[in-house]
Amino acid sequence: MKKRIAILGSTGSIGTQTLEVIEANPQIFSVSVLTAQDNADLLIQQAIKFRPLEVVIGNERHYEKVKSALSSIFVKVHAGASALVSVVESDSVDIVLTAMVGYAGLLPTIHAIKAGKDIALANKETLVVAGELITSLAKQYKVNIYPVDSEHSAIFQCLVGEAENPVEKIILTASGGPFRGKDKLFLANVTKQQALKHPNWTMGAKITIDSATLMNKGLEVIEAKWLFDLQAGQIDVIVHPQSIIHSLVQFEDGSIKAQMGLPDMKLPIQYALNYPTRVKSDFPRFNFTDYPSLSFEKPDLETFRNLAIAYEVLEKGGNAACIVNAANEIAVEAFLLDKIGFLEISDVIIESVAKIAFVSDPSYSDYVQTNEETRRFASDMIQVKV
Ligand SMILES: NC(=O)C1=CN([C@@H]2O[C@H](COP(=O)(O)OP(=O)(O)OC[C@H]3O[C@@H](n4cnc5c(N)ncnc54)[C@H](OP(=O)(O)O)[C@@H]3O)[C@@H](O)[C@H]2O)C=CC1
Ligand SMILES: CC(=O)[C@@H](O)[C@H](O)COP(=O)(O)O
Ligand SMILES: [Mn+2]
Repeated sequence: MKKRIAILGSTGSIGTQTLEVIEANPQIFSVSVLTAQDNADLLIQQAIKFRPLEVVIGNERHYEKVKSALSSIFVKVHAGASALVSVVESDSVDIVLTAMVGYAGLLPTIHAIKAGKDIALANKETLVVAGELITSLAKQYKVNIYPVDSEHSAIFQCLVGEAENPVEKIILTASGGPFRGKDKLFLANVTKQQALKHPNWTMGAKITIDSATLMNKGLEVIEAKWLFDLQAGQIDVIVHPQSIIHSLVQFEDGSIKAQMGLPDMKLPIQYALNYPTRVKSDFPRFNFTDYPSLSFEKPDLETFRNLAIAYEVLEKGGNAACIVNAANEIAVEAFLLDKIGFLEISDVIIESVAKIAFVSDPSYSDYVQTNEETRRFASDMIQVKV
């Protein structure tokens, strides 16, 4: 039986690479659902090529265009955020790949879990915002969450066969982003064009800026806590500029296992979709002599404050990481619109954590409220600066 996949965010970097994996393996995978937010043209092309049963265009203004373009093929067309939560519940879906960006991933993921669907999780913000809720729902509904994020896929691959062996710690690798080694004086004047030049990966704009501020690594520390049930003190970060070692696990006997390969998201995507079986691929192979030295450095937490903030809110718990996520989303959007400078991204987050009410044991509606309040607060703060 083929695995029937719903791709939430099929028009993005992860979404399009997922379709490449599916196209290369038609005997293993099929597409049931595709969703996009604004890119109606690409969604239409994808639907004509992959023939899903249902598509969702998030922005309702594009509904008529998508509907009429797909009228001659058998595909149901929906629009709006509410349709995202119903399509994931379909009987024709086995696994939901969450490849949309940001807080918008949370509610569809909750619905997918409650409908008993396994999750291939790229949308790290879901676990950052509500890791406790998501992991307890996954246990309750007996669904698996397979990591897509490259570092977490690496950890997951290192843990295979180690169920009896407690983890001493994990080591997440960070590229260091385009501004590795730079000081605050330099960072004060960097442009979005500079920040969008990731040294090793081609990704969507939001995660690329997060990589440049090290917020991405902070979000990944929180994501790892929930995926692998770890304490903050068991999660280290090491800067590894070549992005060849994707992450490492250290066991109680001191042994360290690493997962390596050229930077290519198709491998973790494919591993998550077909776990536990590896799929033969023609992805370019890593050659050791092309990389005579792999190097490692300590992250600079004073200059790149977002990573330090992530550790702080991980210790704090409750809705603190939800506040950080919302403030970061607003601040990154403002940076991309040239409304604030690079260093002000951290200022907006720090101020938001200080001002938004802390809730120690949040429910889903507390997360919704925290997200809304923080977005308002952060937007107002940015407005005053402009
Ligand atoms: N790219 C990568 O290599 C990696 C990404 N990730 C994570 O995967 C997720 C996706 O990243 P990436 O693919 O780079 O992002 P992109 O910006 O490339 O793609 C985002 C996708 O989400 C859709 N989308 C945007 N806003 C909304 C919304 N409000 N509701 C529903 N869908 C929406 C977009 O639709 P449209 O284009 O039609 O507007 C698009 O399909 C992020 O959480 C990221 O952190 C994790 C590891 C690696
Ligand atoms: C591909 C992937 O998983 C990204 O999250 C990547 O890791 C970003 O790189 P850095 O955050 O390490 O710069
Ligand atoms: Mn990653």
